[in-house]
Amino acid sequence: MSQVSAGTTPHSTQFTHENIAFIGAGNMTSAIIRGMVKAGYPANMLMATNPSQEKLDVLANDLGIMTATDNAAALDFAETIVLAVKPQILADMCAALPESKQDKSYISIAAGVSVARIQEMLDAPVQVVRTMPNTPSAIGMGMTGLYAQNNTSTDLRICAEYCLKQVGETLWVTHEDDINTVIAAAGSSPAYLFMFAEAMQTKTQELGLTEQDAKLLVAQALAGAGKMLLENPDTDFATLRSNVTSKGGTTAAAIASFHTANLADIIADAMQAAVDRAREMQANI
Ligand SMILES: NC(=O)C1=CN([C@@H]2O[C@H](COP(=O)(O)OP(=O)(O)OC[C@H]3O[C@@H](n4cnc5c(N)ncnc54)[C@H](OP(=O)(O)O)[C@@H]3O)[C@@H](O)[C@H]2O)C=CC1
Ligand SMILES: O=C(O)[C@@H]1CCC=N1
Repeated sequence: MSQVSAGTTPHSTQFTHENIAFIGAGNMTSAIIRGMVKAGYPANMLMATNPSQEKLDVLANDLGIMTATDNAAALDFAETIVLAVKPQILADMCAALPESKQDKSYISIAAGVSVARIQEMLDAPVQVVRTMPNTPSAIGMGMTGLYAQNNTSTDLRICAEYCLKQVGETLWVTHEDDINTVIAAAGSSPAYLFMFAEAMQTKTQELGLTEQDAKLLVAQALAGAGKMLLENPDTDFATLRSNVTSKGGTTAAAIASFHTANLADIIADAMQAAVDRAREMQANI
């Protein structure tokens, strides 16, 4: 056991390394485990289970973590289990776990599955921290929302926060429904920006530049703008926009076009659709 600092956390500054097992070795598990190992988490204290061997081999070869195709091995290995399969298969996966599942603590990354529903799936009032990470976690730029019921242990809260802090920023929310807002604002939102990027790339190419040049222009502009948002926390987003917008200039013309198309309403509707879908999943899964 080694003691490490968990950085700034509302709960504690200390986290003691423990065995942690991830069930489901897909994109998000890979991102989180890579971040943890890179930050110094002992690889032999991490396990991933997955039905197909290929993804496990990549993680084992790259990182030296423990792997298994049988989810029961996760329960033998760790007291803390990360639920990282698709929401639609979570119930069947939990049902197939051995009885020791009722004695474990859980960190869920599944969208649209409530703490109460996870407890129902595991057939016991287990401790659960519900989280919502995003894919930029893969490059250490993730944003994760976390929620736990009041009776959740400090140890589990610290563990969940520690794991997710290795791949980016974390934010605790007070109400479980706020996790659905996190989905709309941060979990799903990288896809909105990739869509924006796709549209910009297409138009740049229509205007005559090559695909390679268009991708560079758009990616660097979006990355630079993102970095400015982060590096100017005391500046309103609107001010950053207005700093680009010369009176009567080119940006003003583009912004006016966005206003005419009601871009803000389009974005609000899309975010509401994500929240509505999360709530719908929560009601049906
Ligand atoms: N992608 C994203 O941006 C985000 C996703 N999430 C949540 O993360 C979770 C995982 O998503 P993501 O990583 O993208 O999905 P992936 O499809 O990449 O990963 C899911 C993994 O689960 C494996 N799996 C399937 N059945 C089982 C089983 N019975 N036991 C163990 N593993 C199984 C799959 O294996 P195989 O492919 O071999 O069948 C796959 O590797 C989801 O619940 C999602 O809601 C949360 C935030 C963001
Ligand atoms: O689309 C989804 O359901 C998941 C949750 C957030 C991002 N991807």
